[in-house]
Parts: sequence; C-alpha cells; structure tokens
Amino acid sequence: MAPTTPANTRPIVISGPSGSGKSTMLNRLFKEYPGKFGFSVSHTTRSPRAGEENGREYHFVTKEEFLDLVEKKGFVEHAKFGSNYYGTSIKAIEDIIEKGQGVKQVANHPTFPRPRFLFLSPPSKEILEQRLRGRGTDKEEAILERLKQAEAEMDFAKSPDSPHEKIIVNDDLDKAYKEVKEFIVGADS
Ligand SMILES: Nc1ncnc2c1ncn2[C@@H]1O[C@H](COP(=O)(O)OP(=O)(O)OP(=O)(O)O)[C@@H](O)[C@H]1O
Repeated sequence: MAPTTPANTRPIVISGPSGSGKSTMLNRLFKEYPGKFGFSVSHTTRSPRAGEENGREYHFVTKEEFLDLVEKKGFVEHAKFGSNYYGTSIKAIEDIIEKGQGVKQVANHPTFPRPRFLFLSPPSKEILEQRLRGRGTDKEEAILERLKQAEAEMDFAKSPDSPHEKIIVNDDLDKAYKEVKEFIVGADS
C-alpha cells in the first residue's frame, strides 16, 4: 500500500455458502492487486487442507483454544458449522489496521465505517454440489452438511434482514469475477 495514497479502508465482508467461490475470487483479486488488500485471518477448529498454512488461510486452533477465546470475548463473530467452529477475532481485524499505512486514524474515528456486504451465490444447488465434490476436499458427510447449510444462507441473503448490498451469482467465473471486482474496487480501478 503506497503511503502517499489515502487508502479506502472500508472493510468488505464477503459471505456465501461453502463452495460458492469466495476463495477463488479473492485469490484472483489479490493476484491482480498485490498489496492493496488486507485479509482478516479467521480462526477455525477444522483441520488444514493440503496446501493451507497456519496463520495464512486460517489460524488453526483446538476446540479448547477456540472456546477459551470465546469466553474472553475475543471474537467479532463466531459460529459452529457442522462439528467445527469458525470465527473472526478482534485481533485479526486489528492486525490489518496495523499493517495499513495511515489506517489507524480511520480505526480511531468514532464513525469507523460500517463494512460493505457482498454475498456470493452459486448458480444452483446442483452446481454447488458438483463444485464441492469436484474440489475434493470434503468427506461425504461434510458435503451434505454444507449443502444443507447453503439453503439457510441463501434464504437469509434474500431476506429483508440481510445486510448484503449485492448478491453476485458465480456462474461463469470470468463474468462473476468482473462483477466482484466492480463491487470491491469500483471507481478505484
Ligand atoms: N465459476 C466457477 N465455475 C466453476 N467452478 C468454480 C467456479 N468458482 C469456483 N469454482 C470451483 O468451485 C470449488 C469451490 O470454490 P471455493 O473453494 O473458492 O469456494 P469457497 O466459497 O471459498 O468455499 P469454503 O467456504 O468452503 O472455503 C473450487 O474447486 C473452485 O475451483
């Protein structure tokens, strides 16, 4: 991040069912814009997948460590998903703020900007199932759990309670990536 450029530090929350393509989109975006974004590393009690590194994709912790942090009110949000816990720690967000030049001022501002929410949706449940199976990282039981959870998440995204400003359907990858980029980088690009 160039110190002379006032950074747009408004956080962006990207959510969507497991397998909807969040990592795929972010990997592409981070490659195209190296150094532009901070990524808050979440905690999880699930085991690392091949190629995943502790502290990069996730902080991999035990259930005891996770629940201890819950008790200490260390999470901004956390949830149990299947048999594993996931959460965003306050520290993970502070770490990004620390890394960004001049971002502290924004963090200390009384009206620290509310995140912008983007929901990434699979084209259909059938395609989501194909992609989860194609990824080859989850056991059958976990896939079924993820598909069940996906329905609830899709319903929530469409409900009036949803904070999502935009829903992008990840059908054709290039087309969806363009839309994601437009939402995230917009006029900055
Ligand atoms: N538009 C697309 N067309 C075809 N395959 C896709 C598309 N987008 C993503 N995929 C594939 O779907 C699988 C799931 O994508 P990805 O791992 O990015 O999902 P995710 O939302 O990050 O999942 P999780 O929340 O479980 O980490 C991957 O194998 C990815 O390569």
